[in-house]
Amino acid sequence: MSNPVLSLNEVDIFQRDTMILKNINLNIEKGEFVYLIGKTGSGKSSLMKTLYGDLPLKKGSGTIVDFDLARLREKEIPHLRRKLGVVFQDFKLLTDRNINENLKFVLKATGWKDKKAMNDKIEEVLNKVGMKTKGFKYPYEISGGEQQRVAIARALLNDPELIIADEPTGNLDPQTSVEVMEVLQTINKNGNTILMATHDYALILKYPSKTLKCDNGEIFEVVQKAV
Ligand SMILES: Nc1ncnc2c1ncn2[C@@H]1O[C@H](COP(=O)(O)OP(=O)(O)OP(=O)(O)O)[C@@H](O)[C@H]1O
Repeated sequence: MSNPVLSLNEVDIFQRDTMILKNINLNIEKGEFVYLIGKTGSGKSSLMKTLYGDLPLKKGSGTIVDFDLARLREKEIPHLRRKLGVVFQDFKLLTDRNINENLKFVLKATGWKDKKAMNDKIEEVLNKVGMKTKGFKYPYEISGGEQQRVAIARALLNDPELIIADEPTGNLDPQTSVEVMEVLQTINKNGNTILMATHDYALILKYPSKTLKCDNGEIFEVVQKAV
């Protein structure tokens, strides 16, 4: 347990010159499933953006999948993102092409060339999220829950060492949220490490796991009480 996937030491998170979170110390080990909770505006997205290189780490030190966040250079960001899988609330699928082509687009953009290897990988990730038979469909032909499952499949394409999911069930009804959560649980049980921001306490109760809370400019671990 000595080589965490993510480690932050005395980190402050900024939006421009405004400090959003202060003195964060946290470690995420390989295989963990960690929730990040907190009110709207408490800094969850700002923290996640810092982790995938969208905001600079200005104060403190941190490593993520072996990248040094404080020394991260612009040209390294694509390499960092290749080792992370990022999932957003609004899916962010390309609407002008079908599911297979959405996934192929990412593979090509990340350096894949061999056609058969790409097709095999696309089949593998769609299979993991229960969408193997839907690759020919366009995003507008499938439901929100299915779109999010495809977005999770897309995040898995480059075998990420950490999946960062920013409110992945935020646009989904409760039943569909559970279905998407089942997919995340399964891939976590198969070895993927996941950090997930959520507002959905029902999900946390149903799938209890380590929970970090952003509150009043700080992050601390909350211990779940039995209800
Ligand atoms: N691009 C930006 N420029 C300046 N300030 C910003 C920017 N984005 C967010 N903030 C501010 O940073 C603070 C934290 O916002 P953030 O989006 O990280 O919170 P959050 O916990 O993810 O909220 P939500 O649950 O609504 O997504 C808020 O006060 C917000 O107004």
